[in-house]
Amino acid sequence: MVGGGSFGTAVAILLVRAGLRTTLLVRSAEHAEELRRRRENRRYLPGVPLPPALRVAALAGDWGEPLARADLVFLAVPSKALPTAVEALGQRKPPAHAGLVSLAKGLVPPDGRQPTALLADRFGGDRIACVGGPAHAREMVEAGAGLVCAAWSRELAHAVAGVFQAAGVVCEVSSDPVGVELAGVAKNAAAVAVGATREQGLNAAGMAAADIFLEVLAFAERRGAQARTFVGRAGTGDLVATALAPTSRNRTAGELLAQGVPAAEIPARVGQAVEALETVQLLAQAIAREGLEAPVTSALAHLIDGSLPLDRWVALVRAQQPPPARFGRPRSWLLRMRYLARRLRRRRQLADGQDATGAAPE
Ligand SMILES: NC(=O)C1=CN([C@@H]2O[C@H](COP(=O)(O)OP(=O)(O)OC[C@H]3O[C@@H](n4cnc5c(N)ncnc54)[C@H](OP(=O)(O)O)[C@@H]3O)[C@@H](O)[C@H]2O)C=CC1
Ligand SMILES: O=C(CO)COP(=O)(O)O
Repeated sequence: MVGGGSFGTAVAILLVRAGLRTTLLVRSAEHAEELRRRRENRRYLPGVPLPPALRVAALAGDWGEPLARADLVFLAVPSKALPTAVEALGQRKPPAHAGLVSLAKGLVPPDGRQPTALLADRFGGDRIACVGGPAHAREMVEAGAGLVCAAWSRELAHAVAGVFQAAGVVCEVSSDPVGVELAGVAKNAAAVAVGATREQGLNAAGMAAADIFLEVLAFAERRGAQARTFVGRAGTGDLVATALAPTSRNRTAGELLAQGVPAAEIPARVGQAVEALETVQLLAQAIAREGLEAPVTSALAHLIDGSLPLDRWVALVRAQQPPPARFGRPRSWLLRMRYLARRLRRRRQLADGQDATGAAPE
């Protein structure tokens, strides 16, 4: 497990519970030493004992030996730290059979790539997976979570999900890594929007969250994602869990923005990764490059960078009028055949003097 924050520590505990020999790699030698001595990650997951079998090492030190024997490598660092972590991993050459699993819910600077795309380019797509879904670290180790593991390889997706299931945590298997990752990105953006808007009105907060989801979904579909993923646990499930959580870093960041705290000061106040603060800018730029309209995501980026005042953000959210539905003949072959059959039946009924329900008119 690369990354000794709240989520890396929590997932490492689950891996031990699943019976895997696990090493938690934290950034500094001092942090590694402290975790070994206290058997608790006081900074990121206080009060949760580290299982005796969990080994701890420093990323700055020698981890060639545990890596050489690894079947799975999990990455639990914030997205902006992924290029450094991936570089360190690449230099140490993970075994060719090892699966690499990203746990991040953000986009990678400078161009907003998805973490799985970064990993796939470096190590090959067949060995890459990602995990999403509602999974607050503490609740996950104490009571469970709704994980979703996605990969291009069926075997890898099942293998990773099987590990979590063996640890007693449900984990859905998905073939849509692009969708799972972007649903996590959408929910973090929506959580910031909800936090920034809730004091101004809950209807507006709901409108902002829904519009961001639709804008990111349109972008995700361009990249091949499935809409179902956004409706499931990785999307709306995680959004509800995050928007309601008193501990959510992203929603808290939105609340602080609404109080006038500049984005640059928020990470220090929150004390942990706030993915959406950087990711929303990258997301808005990536959507624009794709030639898609995303007025609410783009306005959120401006709210975060301080160029859009809160009252104008709320006014913009409240004024959004979604485009009307298209009424027309169904396009798919099967639906079209059904449509024509229905019309034919109706014509015959009318010719026979019956109404559409089959009953003869009075
Ligand atoms: N916490 C949660 O409930 C969940 C989090 N996630 C996702 O997991 C990812 C990690 O978040 P989380 O664990 O919560 O974040 P935290 O802020 O709790 O921890 C971040 C960790 O990453 C380390 N880190 C930062 N930069 C680097 C780097 N360049 N190299 C190595 N390590 C680095 C930090 O080390 P240091 O202490 O030395 O700074 C710290 O251990 C995020 O994408 C988040 O969205 C997903 C689901 C749930
Ligand atoms: O992703 C999470 C729960 O699923 C955690 O959300 P926050 O990063 O907002 O705390």
